[in-house]
Amino acid sequence: MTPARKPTQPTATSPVEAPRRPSRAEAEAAVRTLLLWAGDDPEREGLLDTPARVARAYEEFFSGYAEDPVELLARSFAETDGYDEMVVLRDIRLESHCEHHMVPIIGRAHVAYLPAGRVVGISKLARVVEAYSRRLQIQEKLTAQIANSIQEVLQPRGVAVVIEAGHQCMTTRGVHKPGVAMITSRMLGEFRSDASLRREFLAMVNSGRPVPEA
Ligand SMILES: Nc1nc2c(ncn2[C@@H]2O[C@H](COP(=O)(O)OP(=O)(O)OP(=O)(O)O)[C@@H](O)[C@H]2O)c(=O)[nH]1
Ligand SMILES: [Zn+2]
Repeated sequence: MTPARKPTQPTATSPVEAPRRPSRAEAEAAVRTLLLWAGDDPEREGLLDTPARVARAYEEFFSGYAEDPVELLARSFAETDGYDEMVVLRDIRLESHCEHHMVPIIGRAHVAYLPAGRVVGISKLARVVEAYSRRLQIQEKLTAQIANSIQEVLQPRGVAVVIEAGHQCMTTRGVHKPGVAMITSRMLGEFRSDASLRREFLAMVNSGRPVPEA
C-alpha cells in the first residue's frame, strides 16, 4: 500500500524525497496568483477571504491523502454463522477530482466481495471509497485501488468494484459533452474467474442506469 503523501517511491539508485508540503500562507498565496491569472482582483472585498476558503476546501477535497485504507479495513467480524454469499454495497456516492484538470468527478461506486470467514463493517467499504476518492485521480486507478485494498486486507474469495461517473473536465470545458458516463470495473478472485458471479453482481448493481450529471 502506498503510504499517504508519498506519490513517488525511492529506488535503490535514486532516493526520492516526498515533496515538501507548503505552509497554509504559501497555499493561500498560490490561490491569489490564480485569481490574478483568472483576470480578477484578489484585493477586492468579495475575494479577500477566498484564498483561505479555497485552502480549507482543498483540505476537504483532498483529505484522502491522510487516510490509510488498511487501517479502515483492519476491524472485521468472524461471527457470521458461515455466511459466504456476495455482499454488495450499491450506489456509494463518489466525489473525486481529476488529476489532469483538478475538476470534479461525480458518480457512484458499487463494491462487492465474497466473504471467506470474516466480514467487514459496511461503512468501512464506503470509507475506503472516500479515502481514495478524496485525492487527485483517474477513474481507472481509483477503481483498482479500492478493489486491491479490500482484497489485500480482508482476503475474501473475490472483490468486484464498478464505478460510473461523469467528469466535469468533459462537460464544463474541453470537449463539452454532458451526459457521458465513464464506467470502469475491477474484478478480483472468483469475480474474475467465474462469469456467472460477475453477471450476478452486475445484475444487482444494474450498471446501465443513467449516471448523475457532472
Ligand atoms: N483515462 C482517463 N482519462 C481521463 C480521466 N479524467 C480525465 N481524463 C482525460 O485525460 C486527458 C488529458 O488529455 P490532455 O490532452 O493532456 O489534456 P487536454 O488538452 O486538457 O485535453 P482535452 O480534455 O481533450 O481538452 C483528457 O482526454 C481527459 O478527458 C480519467 O479518469 N481516466
Ligand atoms: Zn480532467
